[in-house]
Amino acid sequence: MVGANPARPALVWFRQDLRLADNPALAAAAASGRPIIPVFVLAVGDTTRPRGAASLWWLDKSLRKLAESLEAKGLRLVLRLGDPQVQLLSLAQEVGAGLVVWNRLYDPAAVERDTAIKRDLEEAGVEARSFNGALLNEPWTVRTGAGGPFKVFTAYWRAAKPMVAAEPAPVIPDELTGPRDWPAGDHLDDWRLHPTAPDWSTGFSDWAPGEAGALARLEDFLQHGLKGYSERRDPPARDGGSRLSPHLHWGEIGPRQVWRMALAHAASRPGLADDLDKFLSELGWREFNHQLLFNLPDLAKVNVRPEFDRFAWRGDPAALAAWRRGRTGYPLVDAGMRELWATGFMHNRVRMVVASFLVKHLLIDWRVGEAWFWDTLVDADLANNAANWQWTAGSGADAAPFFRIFNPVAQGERFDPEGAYVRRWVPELAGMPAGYIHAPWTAPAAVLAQAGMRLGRDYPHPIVEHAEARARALAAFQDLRTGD
Ligand SMILES: Cc1cc2nc3c(=O)[nH]c(=O)nc-3n(C[C@H](O)[C@H](O)[C@H](O)COP(=O)(O)OP(=O)(O)OC[C@H]3O[C@@H](n4cnc5c(N)ncnc54)[C@H](O)[C@@H]3O)c2cc1C
Repeated sequence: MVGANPARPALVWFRQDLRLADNPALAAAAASGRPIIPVFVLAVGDTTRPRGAASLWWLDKSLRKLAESLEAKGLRLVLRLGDPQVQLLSLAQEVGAGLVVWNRLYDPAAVERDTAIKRDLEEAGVEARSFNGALLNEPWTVRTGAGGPFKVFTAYWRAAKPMVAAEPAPVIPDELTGPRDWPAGDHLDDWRLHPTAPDWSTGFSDWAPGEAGALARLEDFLQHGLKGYSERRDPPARDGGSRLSPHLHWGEIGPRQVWRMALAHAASRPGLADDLDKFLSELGWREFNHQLLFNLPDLAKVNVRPEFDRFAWRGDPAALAAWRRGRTGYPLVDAGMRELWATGFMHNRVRMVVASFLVKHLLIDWRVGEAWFWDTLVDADLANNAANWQWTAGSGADAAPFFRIFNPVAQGERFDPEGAYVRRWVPELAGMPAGYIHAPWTAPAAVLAQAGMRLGRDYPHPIVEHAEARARALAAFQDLRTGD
């Protein structure tokens, strides 16, 4: 066996698994009996997609927490910057590593890069092993009867759910042994991942990146949020989701931990079966999207339905700027876009509404919206973001049909009936009565005056008229179908 001398250290390459518990790669390194060197490489100059600014904000805090937890166990987190293929091999050679372990990623660029790294390491006489720490089921394990990947969620989840293994979490010893001499690494502060001049992240303070924050978030959700989740997840003012998405993205908690703890909690309290089922199915969407990306490498760039390649998207810089800044004149859309900018997050229902608005009301290419989300979301995730944008646009697998066009006013009236969400994020509308808050342009002059509002001055007129925009979108879709 290559590298069998146990004195040669094991590198644990952390990526989107920034945790110690339930971390199969770390457990394998510990079980090898080798001195352990944890390493994180900030990827620059490789083929994977550069991170957005909000992701980097999160990463900064999460790495600090990871370094603290590793230190408490007797280890140091070594930081390197550059192409992981170059950095990992040179670090392995520098410390004379006998083993390199990591938890797998599933986006095709990462798969290709990691395969090359494995090959390089093995050629250099270093054993390389990878594990599943990120998914309930790996993409290639869930197949249709014909042996292909699933394209429809319900069928996928019917097959995948029973396959989730109930195996116990791998054990990580209380103390871990590092090498006598530690290799040099970068200082996190030098990476300048936290924004300055300006610091746009002051509204991000509710987040607690890191493993302890993730666990606390899950425990709080199970105690107070699971009961009634199915109904409470839709109204944006009630914040009925778990808000685990950035923690799951960075692997500060693994989906199997979430799965096990949710099941154990529901078993201890009666009446949670339906809510549990709904919550687990959301984890199922995460799985479904990861297997889509695994099988469709260009999911973030190319329409799953090729007929959408002919779609006549509009370039409209003014409308795009209004959408990004939350100044479209549609209160629910604007509230969502401002929540996103202020906190790095947006409620799921509102994500669907703003995405539909961009694609269908403004006829702007879904890839433009996907890129904005990629930069501004703390949970920006290649699989989930691309798949959900394609879902909303109608160009994706198992997508919402294009002709189903969300009416942002009706969505607001249904899911934010008192206007609490809009009042919070669009304070200039705070004085509007609930009956007009989602369509302030319909309010009589006296109502606007009483609310201290002048449309066009304090808050914009709608940048498009809903019925006209809807008709225009349907016509564009018709052209697509008839090939005009
Ligand atoms: C246009 C658009 C873009 C999106 N971009 C992202 C993204 O970049 N990253 C991301 O994690 N989610 C994305 N989502 C999915 C969803 O909005 C978020 O996962 C969810 O809002 C996170 O909140 P939560 O943790 O409270 O979810 P909960 O309701 O508590 O769900 C639990 C977990 O299930 C997963 N999940 C829930 N809904 C979905 C979904 N529709 N698709 C995939 N996984 C889901 C998440 O990991 C989430 O943390 C997007 C949705 C839309 C419509």
